[in-house]
Amino acid sequence: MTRTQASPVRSWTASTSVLSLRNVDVHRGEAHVLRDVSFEMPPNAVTALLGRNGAGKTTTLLAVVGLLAATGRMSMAGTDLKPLKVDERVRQGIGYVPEDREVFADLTVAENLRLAMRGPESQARLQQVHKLFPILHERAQQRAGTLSGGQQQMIAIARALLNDNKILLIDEPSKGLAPAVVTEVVQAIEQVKATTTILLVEQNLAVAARLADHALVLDQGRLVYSGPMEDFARDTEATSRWLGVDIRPKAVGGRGNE
Ligand SMILES: Nc1ncnc2c1ncn2[C@@H]1O[C@H](COP(=O)(O)OP(=O)(O)OP(=O)(O)O)[C@@H](O)[C@H]1O
Repeated sequence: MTRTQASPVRSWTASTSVLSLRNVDVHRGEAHVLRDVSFEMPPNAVTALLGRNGAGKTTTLLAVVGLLAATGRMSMAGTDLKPLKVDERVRQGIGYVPEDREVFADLTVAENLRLAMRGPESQARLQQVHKLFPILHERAQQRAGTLSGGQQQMIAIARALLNDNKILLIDEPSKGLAPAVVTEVVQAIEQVKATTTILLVEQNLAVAARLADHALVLDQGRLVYSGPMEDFARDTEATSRWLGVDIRPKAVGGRGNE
């Protein structure tokens, strides 16, 4: 297939989408970074946000969280996000796992998690998080800075899971990790995706192909593809043109993408 034109996503409608962006523009200083970006994200699925360095992926997440000003329309599960400040958006159910993980290195694992707990339901969720990531229970009293990069990534994801989020925004979870650790993180996100709607920024096409159901591709701030992840990953012309990737994605952690 060669479906590199941004196409409206036809398999769901705005009324069923968890996150909806319509004609969104973002400027950062002098730079016009996002240009007329529109997409819908269906519930209970992983949508990968792909593109070359500087395409505007992180900017999209920051605009959704409210850390960058945007024009256009943005709503989550029918709620208009535009008038809401960052803390109000978080309370509405946006969980954000930033690229640099922002784990407090000098605090223990347990303290890192405790800081993220917002309501009474977080305590019950902590037990679920410990089931999902047993290592965080085993290492609860260890300083977070002494954990591996993958385990620190698990803390970052776990913090977002401690609250009742409608959507998780995860920025480049595999970045800077050794292949074996990437597999560990991918397996963790695979468990999370069973119950959560995720917008995943990912440079590693193999990781995106394994985790995502849908793909959104940005090129210089414009959406150039919107459709099934599987179709995009198979389209060598599209992956070469929009990502600079010339080969079919290799399997991650023993599962093929053929
Ligand atoms: N603080 C900033 N001030 C001004 N422009 C910025 C700032 N941060 C990023 N930009 C610009 O915004 C554009 C998009 O950056 P963004 O970080 O969203 O890209 P990205 O697709 O996430 O890239 P990467 O994969 O490299 O993280 C880039 O051209 C970048 O130079």
